[in-house]
Amino acid sequence: MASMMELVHDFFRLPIEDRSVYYSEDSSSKFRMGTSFETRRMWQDYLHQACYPPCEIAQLPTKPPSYVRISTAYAEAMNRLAKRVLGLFSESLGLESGALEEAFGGERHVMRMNYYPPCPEPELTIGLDAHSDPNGFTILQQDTSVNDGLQILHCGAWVPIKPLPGAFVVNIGDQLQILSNDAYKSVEHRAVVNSERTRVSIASFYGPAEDSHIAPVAQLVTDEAPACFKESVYGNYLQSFYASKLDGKAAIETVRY
Ligand SMILES: O=C(O)CCC(=O)C(=O)O
Ligand SMILES: [Fe+2]
Repeated sequence: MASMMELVHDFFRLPIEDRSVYYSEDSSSKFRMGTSFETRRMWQDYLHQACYPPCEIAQLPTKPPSYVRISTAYAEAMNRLAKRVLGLFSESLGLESGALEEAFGGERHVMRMNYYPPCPEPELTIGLDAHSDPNGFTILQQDTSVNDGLQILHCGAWVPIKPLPGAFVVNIGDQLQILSNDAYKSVEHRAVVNSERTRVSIASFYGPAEDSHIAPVAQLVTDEAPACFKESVYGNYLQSFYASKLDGKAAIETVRY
Protein backbone atom coordinates (compact mmCIF):
# COMPACT_ATOMS: atom_id res chain seq x y z
CA MET A 1 0.00 0.00 0.00
CA ALA A 2 2.77 2.42 0.98
CA SER A 3 4.86 1.92 -2.17
CA MET A 4 1.82 2.35 -4.42
CA MET A 5 0.87 5.60 -2.62
CA GLU A 6 4.48 6.84 -2.94
CA LEU A 7 4.54 5.89 -6.63
CA VAL A 8 1.51 8.04 -7.45
CA HIS A 9 2.96 11.02 -5.54
CA ASP A 10 6.27 10.52 -7.43
CA PHE A 11 4.55 10.32 -10.81
CA PHE A 12 2.75 13.63 -10.28
CA ARG A 13 5.99 15.25 -9.05
CA LEU A 14 7.60 14.56 -12.46
CA PRO A 15 8.07 17.58 -14.73
CA ILE A 16 5.00 18.33 -16.82
CA GLU A 17 6.84 17.29 -20.05
CA ASP A 18 7.24 13.76 -18.67
CA ARG A 19 3.60 13.51 -17.63
CA SER A 20 1.83 15.23 -20.50
CA VAL A 21 2.70 12.50 -23.05
CA TYR A 22 0.12 10.31 -21.31
CA TYR A 23 -2.65 12.92 -21.49
CA SER A 24 -5.71 11.81 -23.44
CA GLU A 25 -9.37 12.75 -23.54
CA ASP A 26 -10.29 9.43 -25.17
CA SER A 27 -12.32 7.62 -22.52
CA SER A 28 -11.79 4.27 -24.30
CA SER A 29 -8.00 4.52 -23.91
CA LYS A 30 -6.71 1.83 -21.55
CA PHE A 31 -4.03 4.00 -19.99
CA ARG A 32 -4.22 7.76 -19.79
CA MET A 33 -3.68 10.81 -17.67
CA GLY A 34 -6.61 13.15 -17.34
CA THR A 35 -7.51 16.36 -15.66
CA SER A 36 -10.83 17.87 -14.82
CA PHE A 37 -9.72 21.22 -16.26
CA GLU A 38 -12.29 20.95 -19.04
CA THR A 39 -15.13 21.13 -16.54
CA ARG A 40 -13.35 24.12 -14.89
CA ARG A 41 -14.74 23.15 -11.51
CA MET A 42 -13.00 20.10 -10.15
CA TRP A 43 -9.53 20.37 -8.64
CA GLN A 44 -8.06 17.08 -9.71
CA ASP A 45 -5.77 15.23 -12.11
CA TYR A 46 -5.85 11.47 -12.45
CA LEU A 47 -4.27 8.42 -14.01
CA HIS A 48 -6.55 5.75 -15.43
CA GLN A 49 -5.11 2.26 -15.85
CA ALA A 50 -6.99 -0.79 -17.17
CA CYS A 51 -5.98 -3.85 -15.09
CA TYR A 52 -8.23 -6.77 -16.12
CA PRO A 53 -8.39 -6.90 -19.12
CA PRO A 54 -5.02 -5.11 -18.88
CA CYS A 55 -3.50 -2.32 -20.93
CA GLU A 56 -0.27 -2.97 -22.84
CA ILE A 57 2.87 -2.70 -20.71
CA ALA A 58 4.22 -0.38 -23.42
CA GLN A 59 1.43 2.11 -22.60
CA LEU A 60 2.61 2.46 -18.99
CA PRO A 61 4.96 5.23 -17.82
CA THR A 62 8.71 4.62 -17.88
CA LYS A 63 9.14 7.12 -15.04
CA PRO A 64 9.23 6.65 -12.10
CA PRO A 65 11.28 3.55 -13.10
CA SER A 66 9.37 1.35 -10.64
CA TYR A 67 5.99 2.27 -12.18
CA VAL A 68 5.30 -0.99 -14.03
CA ARG A 69 6.55 -3.27 -11.24
CA ILE A 70 4.65 -1.58 -8.40
CA SER A 71 1.41 -0.82 -10.24
CA THR A 72 1.05 -4.33 -11.69
CA ALA A 73 1.80 -6.00 -8.32
CA TYR A 74 -0.75 -3.69 -6.68
CA ALA A 75 -3.36 -4.45 -9.36
CA GLU A 76 -2.84 -8.20 -8.86
CA ALA A 77 -3.24 -7.92 -5.11
CA MET A 78 -6.39 -5.77 -5.50
CA ASN A 79 -7.82 -8.27 -7.97
CA ARG A 80 -7.40 -11.14 -5.50
CA LEU A 81 -8.93 -9.03 -2.72
CA ALA A 82 -11.85 -7.94 -4.95
CA LYS A 83 -12.70 -11.57 -5.79
CA ARG A 84 -12.78 -12.44 -2.07
CA VAL A 85 -14.96 -9.42 -1.30
CA LEU A 86 -17.32 -10.35 -4.17
CA GLY A 87 -17.76 -13.82 -2.63
CA LEU A 88 -18.57 -12.24 0.73
CA PHE A 89 -21.15 -9.94 -0.88
CA SER A 90 -22.79 -13.03 -2.44
CA GLU A 91 -22.96 -14.85 0.88
CA SER A 92 -24.31 -11.77 2.66
CA LEU A 93 -27.24 -11.81 0.20
CA GLY A 94 -27.96 -15.46 1.05
CA LEU A 95 -26.54 -16.65 -2.29
CA GLU A 96 -23.86 -19.24 -3.12
CA SER A 97 -20.43 -17.61 -2.77
CA GLY A 98 -19.85 -17.78 -6.55
CA ALA A 99 -23.25 -16.33 -7.52
CA LEU A 100 -22.21 -12.71 -8.08
CA GLU A 101 -19.02 -13.76 -9.89
CA GLU A 102 -21.23 -15.75 -12.24
CA ALA A 103 -23.63 -12.82 -12.66
CA PHE A 104 -20.63 -10.57 -13.48
CA GLY A 105 -19.96 -12.86 -16.48
CA GLY A 106 -16.26 -11.95 -16.40
CA GLU A 107 -14.56 -8.95 -14.88
CA ARG A 108 -13.59 -5.37 -15.59
CA HIS A 109 -11.07 -4.00 -13.12
CA VAL A 110 -9.62 -0.54 -13.64
CA MET A 111 -7.58 1.70 -11.38
CA ARG A 112 -7.95 5.43 -11.02
CA MET A 113 -5.19 7.26 -9.21
CA ASN A 114 -6.60 10.61 -8.13
CA TYR A 115 -4.27 13.53 -7.45
CA TYR A 116 -5.62 16.61 -5.68
CA PRO A 117 -3.06 19.43 -5.35
CA PRO A 118 -3.51 22.02 -2.59
CA CYS A 119 -6.03 24.67 -3.59
CA PRO A 120 -5.64 28.31 -2.47
CA GLU A 121 -9.41 28.71 -2.09
CA PRO A 122 -10.77 25.22 -1.41
CA GLU A 123 -14.26 26.44 -0.45
CA LEU A 124 -14.77 27.74 -4.00
CA THR A 125 -14.21 24.37 -5.65
CA ILE A 126 -14.47 20.60 -5.23
CA GLY A 127 -12.02 17.75 -5.85
CA LEU A 128 -14.60 15.40 -7.30
CA ASP A 129 -18.33 16.12 -7.66
CA ALA A 130 -20.94 13.98 -5.91
CA HIS A 131 -21.48 10.64 -7.63
CA SER A 132 -21.90 6.93 -7.03
CA ASP A 133 -19.43 4.63 -8.76
CA PRO A 134 -20.98 2.93 -11.81
CA ASN A 135 -19.16 -0.41 -11.29
CA GLY A 136 -19.81 -3.25 -8.79
CA PHE A 137 -17.78 -1.96 -5.86
CA THR A 138 -14.63 0.07 -5.32
CA ILE A 139 -11.68 -0.65 -3.04
CA LEU A 140 -10.29 2.75 -2.14
CA GLN A 141 -6.93 3.53 -0.58
CA GLN A 142 -6.77 6.98 0.97
CA ASP A 143 -3.77 9.18 1.71
CA THR A 144 -3.25 8.92 5.47
CA SER A 145 -1.62 12.36 5.57
CA VAL A 146 -4.90 14.20 4.82
CA ASN A 147 -7.96 13.81 7.04
CA ASP A 148 -10.73 15.51 5.11
CA GLY A 149 -10.96 14.28 1.51
CA LEU A 150 -13.57 11.59 0.93
CA GLN A 151 -17.09 12.38 2.15
CA ILE A 152 -20.21 10.24 1.90
CA LEU A 153 -23.81 11.39 1.86
CA HIS A 154 -25.47 9.92 4.94
CA CYS A 155 -29.01 10.91 5.99
CA GLY A 156 -28.74 14.09 3.92
CA ALA A 157 -25.40 15.25 5.40
CA TRP A 158 -21.84 15.00 4.05
CA VAL A 159 -19.81 12.87 6.46
CA PRO A 160 -15.98 12.77 6.21
CA ILE A 161 -14.46 9.30 5.99
CA LYS A 162 -11.14 9.62 7.77
CA PRO A 163 -8.32 7.43 6.47
CA LEU A 164 -7.17 4.63 8.77
CA PRO A 165 -3.56 3.46 8.32
CA GLY A 166 -3.47 0.07 6.57
CA ALA A 167 -7.22 0.10 5.81
CA PHE A 168 -9.20 0.31 2.58
CA VAL A 169 -12.68 1.79 2.15
CA VAL A 170 -15.08 -0.42 0.17
CA ASN A 171 -17.69 1.67 -1.64
CA ILE A 172 -20.79 -0.03 -3.05
CA GLY A 173 -21.32 0.80 -6.73
CA ASP A 174 -24.41 0.86 -8.95
CA GLN A 175 -24.06 -2.68 -10.40
CA LEU A 176 -24.14 -4.21 -6.92
CA GLN A 177 -27.28 -2.23 -6.15
CA ILE A 178 -28.88 -3.52 -9.37
CA LEU A 179 -27.80 -7.17 -8.93
CA SER A 180 -28.92 -7.19 -5.28
CA ASN A 181 -32.32 -5.80 -6.35
CA ASP A 182 -31.90 -2.70 -4.15
CA ALA A 183 -30.73 -4.63 -1.04
CA TYR A 184 -27.36 -2.86 -1.28
CA LYS A 185 -27.40 0.87 -2.08
CA SER A 186 -24.55 2.44 -3.99
CA VAL A 187 -22.98 5.14 -1.85
CA GLU A 188 -23.10 8.76 -2.98
CA HIS A 189 -19.72 10.33 -2.31
CA ARG A 190 -17.45 13.24 -3.27
CA ALA A 191 -13.94 14.50 -2.54
CA VAL A 192 -13.06 17.90 -1.12
CA VAL A 193 -9.68 19.63 -1.32
CA ASN A 194 -7.65 21.69 1.13
CA SER A 195 -5.18 24.58 0.95
CA GLU A 196 -2.24 22.84 2.61
CA ARG A 197 -1.54 19.34 1.39
CA THR A 198 -1.59 17.31 -1.77
CA ARG A 199 -3.91 14.33 -1.44
CA VAL A 200 -3.77 11.09 -3.43
CA SER A 201 -6.41 8.36 -3.50
CA ILE A 202 -6.19 5.07 -5.38
CA ALA A 203 -9.52 3.61 -6.48
CA SER A 204 -9.70 0.01 -7.71
CA PHE A 205 -13.01 -0.27 -9.57
CA TYR A 206 -14.21 -3.85 -9.79
CA GLY A 207 -17.20 -4.81 -11.88
CA PRO A 208 -18.76 -7.05 -14.52
CA ALA A 209 -17.34 -7.64 -17.99
CA GLU A 210 -18.40 -4.88 -20.39
CA ASP A 211 -20.54 -7.21 -22.51
CA SER A 212 -22.45 -8.60 -19.48
CA HIS A 213 -26.19 -8.14 -19.22
CA ILE A 214 -26.89 -6.91 -15.70
CA ALA A 215 -30.26 -7.27 -13.95
CA PRO A 216 -31.33 -8.27 -10.42
CA VAL A 217 -30.19 -11.84 -9.57
CA ALA A 218 -33.15 -14.22 -10.16
CA GLN A 219 -33.15 -15.63 -6.58
CA LEU A 220 -33.57 -12.09 -5.21
CA VAL A 221 -36.68 -11.38 -7.30
CA THR A 222 -39.89 -12.60 -5.64
CA ASP A 223 -43.58 -11.73 -5.63
CA GLU A 224 -42.97 -9.59 -2.54
CA ALA A 225 -39.79 -8.06 -4.02
CA PRO A 226 -40.34 -7.63 -7.78
CA ALA A 227 -37.39 -6.56 -9.95
CA CYS A 228 -36.56 -2.90 -9.35
CA PHE A 229 -34.24 -2.52 -12.34
CA LYS A 230 -34.32 -3.18 -16.08
CA GLU A 231 -31.59 -5.25 -17.69
CA SER A 232 -28.73 -3.26 -19.20
CA VAL A 233 -25.44 -4.09 -20.87
CA TYR A 234 -22.73 -2.91 -18.49
CA GLY A 235 -20.59 -1.36 -21.25
CA ASN A 236 -23.57 0.77 -22.35
CA TYR A 237 -24.24 1.82 -18.75
CA LEU A 238 -20.60 2.91 -18.42
CA GLN A 239 -20.71 4.85 -21.67
CA SER A 240 -23.73 6.87 -20.66
CA PHE A 241 -22.24 7.40 -17.19
CA TYR A 242 -19.03 8.86 -18.66
CA ALA A 243 -20.92 10.87 -21.28
CA SER A 244 -22.90 12.79 -18.64
CA LYS A 245 -21.67 15.04 -15.87
CA LEU A 246 -21.21 13.55 -12.40
CA ASP A 247 -24.64 14.00 -10.88
CA GLY A 248 -25.18 12.12 -7.63
CA LYS A 249 -27.09 8.91 -8.27
CA ALA A 250 -28.80 10.03 -11.49
CA ALA A 251 -27.33 7.18 -13.61
CA ILE A 252 -28.94 4.30 -11.73
CA GLU A 253 -32.35 5.98 -11.83
CA THR A 254 -32.30 5.69 -15.65
CA VAL A 255 -32.52 1.87 -15.38
CA ARG A 256 -35.07 1.72 -12.55
CA TYR A 257 -38.55 0.39 -13.37
O1 LIG B 1 -10.60 10.70 -3.70
C1 LIG B 1 -11.46 10.00 -3.17
O2 LIG B 1 -11.40 9.65 -1.99
C2 LIG B 1 -12.67 9.56 -3.96
C3 LIG B 1 -12.34 9.06 -5.33
C4 LIG B 1 -13.55 8.57 -6.07
O3 LIG B 1 -14.65 8.65 -5.60
C5 LIG B 1 -13.42 7.96 -7.41
O4 LIG B 1 -12.31 7.93 -7.97
O5 LIG B 1 -14.46 7.49 -7.92
FE1 LIG C 1 -16.07 7.45 -6.69
